[in-house]
Amino acid sequence: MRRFLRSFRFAVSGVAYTVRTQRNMRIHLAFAVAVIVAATALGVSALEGAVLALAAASVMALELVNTAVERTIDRIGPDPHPLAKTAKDAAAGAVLVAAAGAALAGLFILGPPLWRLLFGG
Ligand SMILES: Nc1ncnc2c1ncn2[C@@H]1O[C@H](COP(=O)(O)OP(=O)(O)OP(=O)(O)O)[C@@H](O)[C@H]1O
Repeated sequence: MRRFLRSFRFAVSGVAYTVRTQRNMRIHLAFAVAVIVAATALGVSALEGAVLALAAASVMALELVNTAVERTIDRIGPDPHPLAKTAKDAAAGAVLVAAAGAALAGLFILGPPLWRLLFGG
């Protein structure tokens, strides 16, 4: 149990570091909070809420991995290298793909009830 708590503390510190240092992570977090508020206010189903939660968590999880890749490359060496560029760009691309999927999920799930709320029908 003590080992589990220790690992949990390290993991939380990784999340805290990423929130503190990565502006994009703070943006993802703000979006996640906005989506939770909107989903609750619009009364989406449990399944829709679960899809939104998974989508938001995936984006933030990949931002954590992106930060890990960036820091690892910087630790290996600050000199410009095509492989370093490929690794960093691919990690950033993973975040982009997840964010695009999350935006689509949000649009499909929150779009119709939001439209009805704003424009009736
Ligand atoms: N060692 C390197 N060799 C070649 N290209 C690099 C290298 N480091 C970074 N780059 C290029 O510069 C871009 C920005 O890298 P950088 O490390 O500044 O990312 P960032 O998202 O600004 O991260 P952070 O500011 O959190 O460190 C990378 O996506 C990559 O295209």
